[in-house]
Amino acid sequence: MVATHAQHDDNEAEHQQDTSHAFLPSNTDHIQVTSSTHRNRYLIYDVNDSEGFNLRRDVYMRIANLIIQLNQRQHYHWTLVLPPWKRMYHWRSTPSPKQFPLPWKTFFDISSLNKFIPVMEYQDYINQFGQTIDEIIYLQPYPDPFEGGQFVDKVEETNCQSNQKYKLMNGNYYGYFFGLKGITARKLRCMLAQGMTSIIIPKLQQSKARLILLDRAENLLHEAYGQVGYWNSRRSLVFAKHLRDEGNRYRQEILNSTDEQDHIVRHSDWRLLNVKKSKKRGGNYLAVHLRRRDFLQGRKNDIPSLEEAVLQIKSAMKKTNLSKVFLATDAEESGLNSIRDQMEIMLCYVTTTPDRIQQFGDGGIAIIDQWICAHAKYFIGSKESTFSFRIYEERELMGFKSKMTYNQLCNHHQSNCEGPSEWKVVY
Ligand SMILES: C[C@@H]1O[C@H](OP(=O)(O)OP(=O)(O)OC[C@H]2O[C@@H](n3cnc4c(=O)[nH]c(N)nc43)[C@H](O)[C@@H]2O)[C@@H](O)[C@H](O)[C@@H]1O
Repeated sequence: MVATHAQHDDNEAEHQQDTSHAFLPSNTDHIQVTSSTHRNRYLIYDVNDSEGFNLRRDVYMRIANLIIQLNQRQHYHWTLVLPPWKRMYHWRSTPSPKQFPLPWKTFFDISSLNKFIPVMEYQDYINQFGQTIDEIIYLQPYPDPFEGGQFVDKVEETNCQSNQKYKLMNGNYYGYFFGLKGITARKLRCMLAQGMTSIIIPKLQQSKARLILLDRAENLLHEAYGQVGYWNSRRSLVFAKHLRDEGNRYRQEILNSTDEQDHIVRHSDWRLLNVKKSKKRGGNYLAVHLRRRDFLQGRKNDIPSLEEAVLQIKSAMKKTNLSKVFLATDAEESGLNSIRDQMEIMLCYVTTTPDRIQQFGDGGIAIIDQWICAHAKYFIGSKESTFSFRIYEERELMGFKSKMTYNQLCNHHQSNCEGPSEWKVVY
């Protein structure tokens, strides 16, 4: 079922008329709910602090499909409240912390999200219903996920770990709620959980809370990885127009790449786009995502030295006959300069337009980098980087031939340097 914007608006209108049932604080657990009662419920989620932007996009997809499953059960109408973006560890240059937290419209097209599930920004929820979260469900991993030699999907109520982030004071829970001031929660339940998103459905349905915060949601896995729901949620994650426009401006002005020339097919509604693969697609440049920074420590056996990277890029240029290279990287300036010295034509988005950091922020620049990489004739990613994974997906959706997409830089320790596995879109 695809929930449309119009359906969502209708439900909101209905909700506003039906105020007698709307507010159910969590201390009214005794209220009996029958299957014929129609009420609007709201879910927001949070993720382990250290997770980066592109893993968070994957968690969004899991929770979006959870909303689909909840709404299929028809007891309630669930809306996903979009968790504001806090300042990420990787976003180093964004000048003012005052900008945070950021709404989802900073990065994504809200009307496209709404074509998959009903969503709303958290600020809009607060404006309508106030700042209180009725209930937090905090997920904790099982100490031994393979107890008895097998990984089994399961969930159970448990005591909250002492280091868990919410503290009870004067009857309310305080903690870090997306960096927003003045938010408190009425109730906290901790659960051991492992498995697919559906394990949490009974717990959500049992609760009478209007807004539930599902924290450490990354503990829940995709219900049907790689299947149609997975891809529909992925397709609905359309970047915000101002970022797409900026990426297109750069493509046109600097790389002489336009949709028309590059055989890129677009549709304003992602549900209507289903293109065949074609070798004609892509701008006349080779794009590389070269991941550095924390990968230099955490994944040093997966990434090449700068010298190795240059050799691999040059070899790909020769193979593809492409002479222009677009490099997306989080490398330090010194590393970038050393690569630039060894390449004839190498272009980077940020270094050519430093004032843009001010305009789009680190998160926006990262998306513009991804967008430009996604439109190149040939792409090479970094092994195990979710930043690269999202570019592979974007290209898959645009109909690039697999061999022009699924390539990755290698470390000389790796005995084989094959590309990542291919993901086929399911419509
Ligand atoms: C090992 C794990 O790797 C995960 O990273 P990984 O999957 O690459 O990908 P992300 O989770 O997105 O985190 C990397 C972040 O670094 C920045 N970044 C990386 N590459 C580029 C680039 O080419 N251009 C620009 N503009 N920005 C870049 C960007 O903010 C991006 O969201 C981390 O999130 C986890 O914390 C952990 O370290």
